[in-house]
Amino acid sequence: MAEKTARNSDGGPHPTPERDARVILSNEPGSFAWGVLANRHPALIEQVRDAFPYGPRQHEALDALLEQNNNGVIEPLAPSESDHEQWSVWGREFFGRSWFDAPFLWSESYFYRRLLSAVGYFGTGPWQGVDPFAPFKRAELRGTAVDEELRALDALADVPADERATALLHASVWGNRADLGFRVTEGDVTPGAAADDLVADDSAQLWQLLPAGTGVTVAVVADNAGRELIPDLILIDHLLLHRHAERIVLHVKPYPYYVSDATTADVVDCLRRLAEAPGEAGRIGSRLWDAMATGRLEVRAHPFFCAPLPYEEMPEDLRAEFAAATLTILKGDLNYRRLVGDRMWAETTPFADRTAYFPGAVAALRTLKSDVIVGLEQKTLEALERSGATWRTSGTHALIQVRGETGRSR
Ligand SMILES: O=P(O)(O)OC[C@H]1O[C@](O)(CO)[C@@H](O)[C@@H]1O
Repeated sequence: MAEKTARNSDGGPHPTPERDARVILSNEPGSFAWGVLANRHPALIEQVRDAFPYGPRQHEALDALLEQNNNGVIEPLAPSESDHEQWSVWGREFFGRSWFDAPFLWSESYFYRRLLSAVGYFGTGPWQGVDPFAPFKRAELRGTAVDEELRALDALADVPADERATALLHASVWGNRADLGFRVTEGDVTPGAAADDLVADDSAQLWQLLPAGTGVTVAVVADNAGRELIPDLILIDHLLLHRHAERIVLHVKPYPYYVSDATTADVVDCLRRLAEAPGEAGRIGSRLWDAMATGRLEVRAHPFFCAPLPYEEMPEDLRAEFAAATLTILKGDLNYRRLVGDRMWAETTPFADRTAYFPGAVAALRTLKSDVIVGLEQKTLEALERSGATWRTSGTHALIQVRGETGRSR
């Protein structure tokens, strides 16, 4: 069924004003969030089931999760799970309710946590640590599309540094379209689109925050592995090579999440893919490999990256990490939802206001794949609405939004 933009509870076409922006739930049939739970989650369970020779225990657990997602209520984790206590706190208000009645951000996050339990990822048996999404990630990384994208770097090697910087920034933004969770129901989408499809573009401000030769630290909060992480790593190499940053901390997920989200194992696979490639891609790969060895590039996997919470509720240690960076770059749709809050904000709500709590300067690089959006100019919003396109959720549009240390007026 076609997914449409979620509407206000009164059925009106526009989101509510900021003062009472409602939390996105999944209980409105036909809404985008409803479609994710009703269509995407069941399809994903079947894809995972078919991708491994699981035994009866996993099949039964997947059946139970499917039934609960579709018709049942949210149940707590088994007391034997090591994070049972943590999720009891996070889920206190939601256990016993339909998955569709919990906040969309919470129920999606918990779905992935439960899927990992179902396949024995956290157990003590032979399936411990086996990433249920690995076959999909691996197939994408080995695909010919990646070969072509890597070959295209040869043509970029000799262009002036500022043009190269823009091209690499855009590749990182549009790389976010290559998201395997999104493809479960949306089909294949090829990254790479026109600058016209950027609904907001603060890239000039991003580069102003990172002048060459300043020796600063940048935090990059990764999103998907494979065709998104490769351009992210290439951008990271550019930042290090041209000394827009002296050190980069790449934050990844501590365990498999939202299908293709990057873990440390995915970083290793992508670095290897780059390092083994011919030409410029191979040179980038070996520079990054060296940067890992010297600590100029460091990977972290904080547990909060798999929490069902907005960044406004981040723990102190992560807050201190971001505060110490000159700029934190957040990749992707889910990070955006967590950054600004998963609510139906008025679209012209200033990005600087929604991110004022964030410790230090922050940039969001995202293709639009869910209803949340802030920071649009009124005229941009009107043009998008006039176009009749499903611009909020189809991944055809993207944004680069930046808030400097002191915030901005827009
Ligand atoms: O990989 P990304 O860009 O974070 O996108 C994940 C998005 O996919 C969805 O799970 C469904 O589109 C969204 O809910 C989520 O925001």
